[in-house]
Amino acid sequence: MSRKPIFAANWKMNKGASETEDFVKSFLSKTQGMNFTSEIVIAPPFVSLPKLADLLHTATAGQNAHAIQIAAQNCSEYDSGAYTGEVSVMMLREFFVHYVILGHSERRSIYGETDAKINAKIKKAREANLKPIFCIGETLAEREGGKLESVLRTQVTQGLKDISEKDLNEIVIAYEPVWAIGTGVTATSEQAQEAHAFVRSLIAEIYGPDAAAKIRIQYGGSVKPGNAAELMAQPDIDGALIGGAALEPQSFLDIIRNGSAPAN
Ligand SMILES: O=C(CO)COP(=O)(O)O
Repeated sequence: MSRKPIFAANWKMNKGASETEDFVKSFLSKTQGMNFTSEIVIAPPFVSLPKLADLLHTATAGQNAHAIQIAAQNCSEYDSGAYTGEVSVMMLREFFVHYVILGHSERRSIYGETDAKINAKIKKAREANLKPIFCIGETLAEREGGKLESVLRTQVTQGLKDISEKDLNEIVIAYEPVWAIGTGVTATSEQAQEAHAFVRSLIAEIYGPDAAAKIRIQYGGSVKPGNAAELMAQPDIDGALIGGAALEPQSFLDIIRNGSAPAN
């Protein structure tokens, strides 16, 4: 089963509209004439989505521009109404948003998002035909306490509760060990592969072997141009969710190139 790798830039709370424009112009000029064998996604802050949509999805955008998909970093679990500060899935759709990052460890730990809330957001995203990038991962204390598998099992089973196999096929899982995020400490390729294989086995348990073979599982946590190739060579790693190293066009591009099969 061949799975198309997916490389997504999670800019977090970085880059307003003008910095977004600078990045995209530079990225597109560097990639002119290139054929990508992987899917490329950029997740800017909400306020930069209109600019990104203009740059990538207007009639005048170049060929490579259309190859880049847009993601949001969050969405509301509600449709509309009195939810101050929230953004709905239908609002995201207006800006050609295809993916939405849900369950990121920063949302879980800083904003108190529970597995139940993440599950509700995944369902709402699917109602609007958005593709969730569903993040899971353990803390260092959990790993050292021998709880890696139980934490991942809870996050996967609760996060995907009552999600149909049809919807699962539109979901990407991102395994991001919390201790590797923004720390410069990457999971070794063996540690990452082991966790990815376990997550895939969980999907097989719940949905069966076909769904497990199809689902893409990205790795996230201090991915850099220098470690992308080794991580992506692992059989169960299908791309990366990249924070710091995706803030520079050259570094994001180097990760994609080093981590992708050559185009023929
Ligand atoms: O959280 C991440 C992506 O969602 C990873 O961030 P870093 O690549 O900066 O470690």
